[in-house]
Amino acid sequence: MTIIRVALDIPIDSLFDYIAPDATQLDIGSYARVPFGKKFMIGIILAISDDAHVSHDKLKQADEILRNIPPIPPALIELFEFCSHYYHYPIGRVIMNGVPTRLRSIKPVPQRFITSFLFRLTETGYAIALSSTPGRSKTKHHLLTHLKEVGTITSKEAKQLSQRAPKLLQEFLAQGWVEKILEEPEFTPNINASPILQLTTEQITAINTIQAEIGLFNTWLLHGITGSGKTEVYLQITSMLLKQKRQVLILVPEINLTPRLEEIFRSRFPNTHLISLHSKLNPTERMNGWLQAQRGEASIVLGTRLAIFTPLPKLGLIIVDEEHDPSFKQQDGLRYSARDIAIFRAKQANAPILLGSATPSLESYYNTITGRYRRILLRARAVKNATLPIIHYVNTRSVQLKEGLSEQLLIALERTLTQKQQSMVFINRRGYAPVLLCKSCTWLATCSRCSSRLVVHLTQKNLRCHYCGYTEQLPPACPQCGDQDLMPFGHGTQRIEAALAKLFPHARILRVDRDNTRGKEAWQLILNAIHKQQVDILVGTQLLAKGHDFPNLSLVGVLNADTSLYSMDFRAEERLFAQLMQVAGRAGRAETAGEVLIQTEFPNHPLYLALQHHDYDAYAQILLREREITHFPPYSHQALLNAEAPHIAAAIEFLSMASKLVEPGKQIEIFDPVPAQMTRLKGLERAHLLVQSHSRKKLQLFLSEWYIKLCKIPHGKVRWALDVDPSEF
Ligand SMILES: Nc1ncnc2c1ncn2[C@@H]1O[C@H](COP(=O)(O)OP(=O)(O)OP(=O)(O)O)[C@@H](O)[C@H]1O
Ligand SMILES: [Zn+2]
Repeated sequence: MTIIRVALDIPIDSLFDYIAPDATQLDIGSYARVPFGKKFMIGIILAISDDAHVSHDKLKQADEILRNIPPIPPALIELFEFCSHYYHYPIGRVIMNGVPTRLRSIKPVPQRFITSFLFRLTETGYAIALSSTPGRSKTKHHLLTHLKEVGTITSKEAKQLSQRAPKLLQEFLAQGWVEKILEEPEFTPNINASPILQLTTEQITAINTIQAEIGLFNTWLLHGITGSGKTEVYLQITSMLLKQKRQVLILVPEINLTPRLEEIFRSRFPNTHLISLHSKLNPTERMNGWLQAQRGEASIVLGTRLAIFTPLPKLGLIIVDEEHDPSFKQQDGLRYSARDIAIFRAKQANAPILLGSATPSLESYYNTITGRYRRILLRARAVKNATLPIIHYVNTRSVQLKEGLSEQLLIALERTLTQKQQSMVFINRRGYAPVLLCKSCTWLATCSRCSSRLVVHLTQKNLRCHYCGYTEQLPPACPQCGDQDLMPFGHGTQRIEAALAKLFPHARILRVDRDNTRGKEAWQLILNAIHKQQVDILVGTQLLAKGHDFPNLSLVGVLNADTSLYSMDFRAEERLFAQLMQVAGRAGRAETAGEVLIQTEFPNHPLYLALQHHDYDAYAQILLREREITHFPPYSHQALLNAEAPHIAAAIEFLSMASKLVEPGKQIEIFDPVPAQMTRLKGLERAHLLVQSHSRKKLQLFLSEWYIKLCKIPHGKVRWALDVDPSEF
């Protein structure tokens, strides 16, 4: 009896057996529709066997193997299996996290999506005289003329020709005038499109270094200061691989960074098929992108973290831009790091991988010290005469602030306005004010479902929880004592925007945060406005700090930066440093010199001192020493067991029980369970347990054994999840 072993989107780490008499080894990787419980599901066949792992009377028959959909290639299956082992997550869930929803749906996929066919005129077709098509059939005449001129036509082109054309094509097909052929991947990239710019010597060195080993797996850390022209290096290396007819995968941390990069790559490689994959595509678009990549039609795939799972049979290069960005790590479900998986993938394809950043993650930086990665430095800005901005601090302990803004910053803003340059005020907090406070009884507006305060949004006159989305009307009076004197406390982007509008009535001010950038269109409009100099002052959150190139921006003001210095997370300082270096790096990217004013209570903190000297290495060394002493990554490897329950006690109890399941062995350190920093979230209380080891291998061995036991213990109302290489606590 032939059995197919199928991975399904079920939280059980095993395959499911079905009878499939016609299955062969060729079906591995294929999609199969199988009964599960009372419904049908789509799964992926991972093995064919003669014998089932369950008793024969329980076996069901597979409904259908969907051979019309191209099977998942072996390399991708291997990648999924690696993820399942490494992150200790059920294989079916791993696969279904990567495969587009449309392909996972039991609704059949119309053939026209799966294969792109061309209709080619046959010899019989050529022989048909145009005059023989009756005069009244204009479309027929038209279609035949077109075919005689060009030779082929796609259904899409036919549709553009006339609504009736696709139907006519079917008639032509029946008559043998045309034949259906598989569309050949279009591989005529205009790879000679050269830069208008003259490369800097550093860029040339970087390109030559990588080129010397272009056909080999290597992890290159392209460590180039902000504005050093890393994009140009990406373009040049990409062009080399395109010439070799290989596919290039480019990962960016934020969907907002895709349009601009897409534009740059499209204009450099105008005839190259480029697809952009991110979470805002509709299911059909995403499926199309996936299939085009799998067929090798798409030569450049640009996307956010989920694009790492795209099938790329001719993969020749991976670029991870802003590699330090925490967004590459998924925080729920399969908690993978797209950057780390990208390295596995590059190795698998024996292709180079470029990790680019002005502020590499400490892990990557450390890997260049140990020699696992190779660092290439770009120390100067690319634009001639452009320099890094001058950074000043305003000690907020010794000056009066006006609506959160210091006199120095206001003067600098005024000056920049007069010079007709752009400014940016960075405050990493959206909304109007982070706290609503009753002055008489000290009542604070808090979220009932999360351990968080409700943020005042004055434009919509409501209070919102930024963690769970809970929203309520602004109360007219204090719900506790009835006093009407409720005061918004602290500053958010909306409040700063309002204050600046009052102070600079003639300035054109644009706020940029998550509240007004939903949708790709919104971003495009904002970016256009900035580039066309229709904005004088930008007020924004970290959304603005990442990777954007605004040539006319010469002043950056930073408010409320210190908050991260109090954080419990051992990565908080690393993140703050990177973030400030990135924000500062938006200033003075072209000829006009840039200036950065940071308002802080601790201007002498080592972080701020290193920042002032733009000295990434110095600060990275300080952080590394701390990590070494405290045995934190990169000097150890970690996993976090997260538990959540209606009450914290249950979560802690579960974790205590879990910690005793396996004898940890000498090289594994298990910490006590502790409540998470954000203890309540969306109505559940959360705790976690940290496990670490200096040996990744030892940690993995422990986790494998532990995971099997964890799956077996009764957990009642507790929900748990394992997070390998956690990035947030
Ligand atoms: N060789 C060059 N000559 C002149 N200008 C250049 C050159 N290379 C790049 N540039 C320009 O320098 C600016 C900065 O380049 P790019 O955006 O690639 O920087 P980056 O290294 O990615 O910086 P960041 O990390 O801040 O995003 C761009 O406007 C780009 O057009
Ligand atoms: Zn909440």
